[in-house]
Amino acid sequence: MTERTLERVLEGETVNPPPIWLMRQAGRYLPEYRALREKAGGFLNLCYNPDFATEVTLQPIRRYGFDAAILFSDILVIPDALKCGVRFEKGEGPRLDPIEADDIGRLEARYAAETLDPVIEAVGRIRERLPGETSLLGFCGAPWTVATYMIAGKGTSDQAPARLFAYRHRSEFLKLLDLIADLSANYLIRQLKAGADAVQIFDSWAGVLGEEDFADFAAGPAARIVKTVRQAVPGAKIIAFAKGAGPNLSTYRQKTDANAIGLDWTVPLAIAKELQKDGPVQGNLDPLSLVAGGDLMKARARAIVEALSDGPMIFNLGHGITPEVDPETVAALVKLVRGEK
Ligand SMILES: Cc1c2[nH]c(c1CCC(=O)O)Cc1[nH]c(c(CCC(=O)O)c1C)Cc1[nH]c(c(CCC(=O)O)c1C)Cc1[nH]c(c(C)c1CCC(=O)O)C2
Repeated sequence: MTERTLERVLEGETVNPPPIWLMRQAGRYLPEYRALREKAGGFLNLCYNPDFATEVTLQPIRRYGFDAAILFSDILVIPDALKCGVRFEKGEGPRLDPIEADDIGRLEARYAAETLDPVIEAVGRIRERLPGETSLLGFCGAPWTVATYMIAGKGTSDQAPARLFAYRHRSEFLKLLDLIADLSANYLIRQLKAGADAVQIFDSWAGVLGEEDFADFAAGPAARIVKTVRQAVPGAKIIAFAKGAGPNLSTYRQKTDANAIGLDWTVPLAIAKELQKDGPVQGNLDPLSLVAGGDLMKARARAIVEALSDGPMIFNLGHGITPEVDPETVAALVKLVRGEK
């Protein structure tokens, strides 16, 4: 039986105080991350160098002793392995060479699985170096979110290019989602076999989808990933995070059969409590409350712990931490969640 708190919660146990980790916990708010990024000379160099990726993953664990480390990588390594020309320019978001409907049939032949070898190597090294009580999380992007970047070639505010593409070329689009789902499932299987204790699927753009599209583009592909992963790794523990899924969250849990669902900060705590009756939940502090800090942050964090800690919960943000956050505020949050003075 595992003693690690995050894994116990994923098995349905209520643990007090709840385990805590933060999405994007390794990142630009940490001076030690910024220094290493400078040295590596680019974000993808960090991701594909096992020494750098290991070091960056461990940085927030040393500082805060989070209950889980999350592998340092990015969801766009899958399109990168598909030779979509992924690049990260400073001060801009990611850029890719946009794909057209005609490209989709030819994508799979371009896939270079070995692109991901250094990431898998990092997973093994990280697990060896982590304290025994700390879980290691692997992750991938959900097919819908990854596809939005592949189609637009960049992030957009409402994913209009991908939504329109899906309306115009539905069958090709569904093929694209299946392809990303299968490559992502294999990627997660490799991470789990290399030492990841659980994995998270990030669907950051699920919130722009209408009912039918949510079922076909978000819930369906996530369910496909979960099923494929569990066939290869029986009992694999999986967190599914569909940001902005709101009223779709209950069916998302049922359809995906994930061990836990992630909640963003717009999910009311009364609804989070209802969702928790069906299984573990993770979330859901507004990342901006960490920027505001002080009593506001404490009150909001306390409300989440009070509402959800009599059931299985993992404390987290409702989305990734932002660069403006003062590292001391994160220390204060961890203390508060753990009930330490
Ligand atoms: C949509 C998405 C991406 N990447 C990711 C998502 C899903 C979650 C989310 O919505 O935040 C996931 C991700 N990206 C990163 C991680 C590492 C692990 C962690 O600490 O959580 C994880 C889990 C590192 C990163 N990924 C990125 C950075 C910043 C790179 C830098 O140092 O400049 C980090 C630390 C770059 C990235 N990568 C991506 C974008 C849109 C950007 C630019 C935005 C930004 O600059 O914050 C794609």
